[in-house]
Amino acid sequence: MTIIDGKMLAEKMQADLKLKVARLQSQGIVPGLLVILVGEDNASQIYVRNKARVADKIGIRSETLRLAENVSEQELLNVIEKYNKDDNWHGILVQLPLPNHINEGRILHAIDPKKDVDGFHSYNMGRLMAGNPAMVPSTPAGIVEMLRAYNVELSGKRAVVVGRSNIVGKPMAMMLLAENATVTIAHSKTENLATLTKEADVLVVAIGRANFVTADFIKSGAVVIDVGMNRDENGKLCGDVKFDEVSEVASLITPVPGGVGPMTITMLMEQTVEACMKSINNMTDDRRK
Ligand SMILES: Nc1nc(=O)c2c([nH]1)NC[C@@H]1CN(c3ccc(C(=O)N[C@@H](CCC(=O)O)C(=O)O)cc3)C=[N+]21
Repeated sequence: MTIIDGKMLAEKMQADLKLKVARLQSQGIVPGLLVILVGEDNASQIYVRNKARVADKIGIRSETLRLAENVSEQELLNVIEKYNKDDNWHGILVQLPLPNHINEGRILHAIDPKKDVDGFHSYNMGRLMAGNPAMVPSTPAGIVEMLRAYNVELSGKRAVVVGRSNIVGKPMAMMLLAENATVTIAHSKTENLATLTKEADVLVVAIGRANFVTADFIKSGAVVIDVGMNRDENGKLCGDVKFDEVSEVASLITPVPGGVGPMTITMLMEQTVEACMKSINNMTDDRRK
């Protein structure tokens, strides 16, 4: 069994990105990522701080706009509109979850799809589904990168994705399909879940329940990707997969922490740089017109 080192892979990609950003900077261009955080959610604070730290390391200019928990939907929309128009910001990310009084869909759709580095706008989800992806959700994109880095064969293989969220499960299924895997999406209503997951050559778990997936869910030699980010009864960070026993059966497995998480942040940075480069090309195109 091999542990997939997401942290190391993320650091390698960050070093490559840093070079790319340095080249842009020598032309006087600095990629900018604006993160909007509403309220005081503890986990969100940590994630947002991590994003800012990685952006800094790569040379991406980032700013975290902190809005009060009780900010109105309209105020938030106004803020997004302002940054949509501001060419200095190439990526805009609204940290989820949002407070209940704010309609998440309305907010995500207010972000200019060109600046939607999360890939959550329906336009970008549609592009992914159409097989012509533009901005894509960073968690599944990071997973595809990991599978590629570890030479995991996907074509013709049986992939099972547990979880059907718009931000992980659904886009993950589309990306695996694009790699010619035979994809099944399972979820909380799935009957005989373990029987199904036992058929998976590649199993992606994103259900948000600590240590839910045990060894009896796993086909011998399977590749297991754990998207979970939970706290166990001792407050320790843990995934959706019971690592100790599943790692005995799997051929490749991601740890938590140090697996999917660092790749998620890195892909976000990559898409910010990508958005920046596209915006320059568009400007040059406009001038040519
Ligand atoms: N608009 C939006 N975009 C997101 O991408 C987004 C979001 N909202 N809301 C919350 C989730 C969660 N998420 C994580 C990213 C990195 C780690 C990460 O780096 N985890 C480290 C451990 C971090 C720790 O020690 O707490 C690891 O797995 O090694 C975790 C979680 C992004 N999310």
